[in-house]
Amino acid sequence: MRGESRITACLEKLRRAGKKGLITFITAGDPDLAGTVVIAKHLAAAGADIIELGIPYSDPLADGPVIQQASARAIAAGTTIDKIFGAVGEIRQHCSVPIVLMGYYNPVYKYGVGKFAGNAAATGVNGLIIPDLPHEESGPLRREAAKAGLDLIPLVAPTTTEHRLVKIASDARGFIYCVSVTGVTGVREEIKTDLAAFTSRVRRFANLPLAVGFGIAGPEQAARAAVYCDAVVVGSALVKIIAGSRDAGAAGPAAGALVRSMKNMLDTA
Ligand SMILES: O=P(O)(O)OC[C@@H](O)[C@@H](O)c1c[nH]c2ccccc12
Repeated sequence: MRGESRITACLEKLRRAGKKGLITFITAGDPDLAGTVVIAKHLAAAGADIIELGIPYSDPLADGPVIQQASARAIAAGTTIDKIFGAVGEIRQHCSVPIVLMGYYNPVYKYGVGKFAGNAAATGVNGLIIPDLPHEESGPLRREAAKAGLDLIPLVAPTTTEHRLVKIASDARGFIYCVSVTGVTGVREEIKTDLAAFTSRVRRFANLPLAVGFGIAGPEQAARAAVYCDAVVVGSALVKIIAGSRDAGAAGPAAGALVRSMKNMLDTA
């Protein structure tokens, strides 16, 4: 038996307090890894409940242009998996916020699934999101993640069939990431999916917290989505702020301000 994970403890604490969580995504290594450490500290200080760090990849098929470009900048800055683990270790020295790595399977597979899970856990990572790893093929990574004490967090979409939901939910750890749209990451005017129907369908099969992400960029959208779930995810809106900032020293406070405004709205909605 493994103990309660840092992610589970965090979401359980929020639930008991009657609060909704805010999960903040940035691409690791954009503008560079020293910058990622600085920005992550600002996100945590501003109230982010979980920090999701993206491992940059050349073919990020679930990502829209904003995160694609962030990936390209991070790769050009020389970001590697081992250097990301180093940055996670530095963030860990300053804050206890749960950290989730989001990465495509190819780099993880090349690195070595067991070594990846072991090193990730050793540096302070708490969970993994691998968007292009179908549940049917997730066994090897799931076993290594469990051994290392990492939560392998699955994605489900409005189009996920009940047959697959049953299996995905029974193997899920930490939380279930409900993708609000059948599309890629990115800021959207409006989420047209019926989130009430989608999340209640997922809840029929899952006894875990649900996070909703894709297209949530500000306080109002966050509050609207949070009605149906336990936590919301913001990514592209933060990555845009970073891209538009002079450097990480300027990006940190600006990203922190967005997080604070979203967290305030979630706390008062
Ligand atoms: O960027 P958005 O639309 O705010 O969505 C969150 C998202 O950035 C983050 O969770 C994420 C970035 N890349 C991903 C790939 C797959 C799943 C999730 C992600």
